[in-house]
Amino acid sequence: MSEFRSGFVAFVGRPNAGKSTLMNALVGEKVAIMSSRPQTTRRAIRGIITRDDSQVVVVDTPGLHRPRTLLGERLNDLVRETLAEVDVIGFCLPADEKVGPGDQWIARELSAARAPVIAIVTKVDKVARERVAQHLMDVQQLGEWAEIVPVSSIKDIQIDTLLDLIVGYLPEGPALYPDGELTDEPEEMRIAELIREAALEGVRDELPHSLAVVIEEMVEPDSEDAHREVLEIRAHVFVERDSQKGIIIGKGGSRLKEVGATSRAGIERLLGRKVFLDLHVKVAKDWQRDPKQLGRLGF
Ligand SMILES: Nc1nc2c(ncn2[C@@H]2O[C@H](COP(=O)(O)OP(=O)(O)OP(=O)(O)O)[C@@H](O)[C@H]2O)c(=O)[nH]1
Repeated sequence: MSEFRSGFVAFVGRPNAGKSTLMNALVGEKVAIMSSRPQTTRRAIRGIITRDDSQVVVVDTPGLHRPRTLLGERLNDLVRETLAEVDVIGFCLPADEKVGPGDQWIARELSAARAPVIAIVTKVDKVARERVAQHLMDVQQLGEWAEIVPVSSIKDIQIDTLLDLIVGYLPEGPALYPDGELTDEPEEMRIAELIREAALEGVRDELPHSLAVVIEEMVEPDSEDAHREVLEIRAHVFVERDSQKGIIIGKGGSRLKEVGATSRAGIERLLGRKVFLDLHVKVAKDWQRDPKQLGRLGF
């Protein structure tokens, strides 16, 4: 029998390449935020897949893209740091979009990577066979890849094959995390993501990137008052402009109420207990460009 293997894999690709969806297909639980809008994933999020022969720790990185704002530069630093630490890199290239300058830029970045790179052609269910074949050839021209594999995360095509390939490139070694642990993402961050996702629901066109959520405090009930068992969470939703504040809050606060109800339900599911959620919407002007604000918001 071959030795147990374990290690880290990270997925890169331009925004909207299907990284989050792929990670969820591999890990089998929703840990990253998904959206049809680019750049919603701002954190390295890990999911853990434990099999009889291996343990794969999945690190979901933000969309690697050419920096335009300070936030962009920080994201790219984060991506480079992440890539230097992993055993395998998966480069996602969506089959329904032509290989473009963005992909070429990422390919150049990856040529310096120590880890083997698996080129993953995503979303193959969206296009005809001939298009997939053409895309595979274009991807082959793009750089030196350890493997090229076409997949569909939504139709579950070749996801297991991809996992086998990833495992093949991991070093021999024992499991890195206890079995059954799906993510080591700090709870607070996952709570903030649930709120962010609820706040963006239905208004992504109006405020695609200009939203950040900070958990101000989480207050346990007094021990004397323990029968309440309700965890109080206070969170700030930051937007860039007054007009955006209005969008989040809605007429007479109606939308904010919905955002609160939706995210509270998600948080209660996550924590398995009752939660009181207090949301405040605040304007932090141009937070994407201001280093001080970025630090405060956890970037
Ligand atoms: N049909 C189809 N759609 C997919 C597939 N994978 C992802 N998508 C869709 O493509 C869009 C983007 O997918 P994400 O997983 O959010 O992409 P991402 O690379 O994580 O995006 P960023 O967070 O912006 O970097 C979503 O609307 C997904 O539903 C797939 O295999 N098939």
